[in-house]
Amino acid sequence: MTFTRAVIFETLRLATVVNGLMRKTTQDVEMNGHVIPKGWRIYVHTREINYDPFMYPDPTTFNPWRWLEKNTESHPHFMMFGGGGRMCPGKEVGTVEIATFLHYFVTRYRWEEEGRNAILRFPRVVAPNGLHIRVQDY
Ligand code: HEM
Repeated sequence: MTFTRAVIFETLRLATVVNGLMRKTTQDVEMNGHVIPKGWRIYVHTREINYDPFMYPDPTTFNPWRWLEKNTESHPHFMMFGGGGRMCPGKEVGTVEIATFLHYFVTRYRWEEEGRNAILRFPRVVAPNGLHIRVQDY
């Protein structure tokens, strides 16, 4: 499960399933010499964090092993599920659901791409016309 978990997080990072988070300041906030006034809406663009080469070296490479090397998941820049008091309460159940699907999909089926599927990589990874695959069981 440890490696499957790393695959899920790396996919969430690279595909940028969650593009960003919304917050609103409840008081003036000083940050790096700038003041964000009370009542301002803030968009935390998590895609930029996910692709930051200082946090994720060689950021456009799919590398699940990066999650095993150091405890990246517990770092404050890990925002795939948000952060703070409003962090996603479904993080663990969602991860287990995906892991269960992946386990059965990989161990019981094989698949191949049907035709040429268009894949967009910006602002997030998406197949605008769907991803067509032919699935067969072993
Ligand atoms: C891979 C799967 C999932 C991802 C990537 C995800 C991601 C997120 C993110 C980014 C937020 C916003 C957190 C913030 O503002 O700091 C959120 C909120 C939330 N998520 Fe998820 N989520 C996932 C699965 C689930 C599941 C399975 C459930 C329920 C069973 C769930 C329930 C919620 C709820 C109720 C909130 C609102 C929390 C609040 O505002 O206090 N999520 N999720």
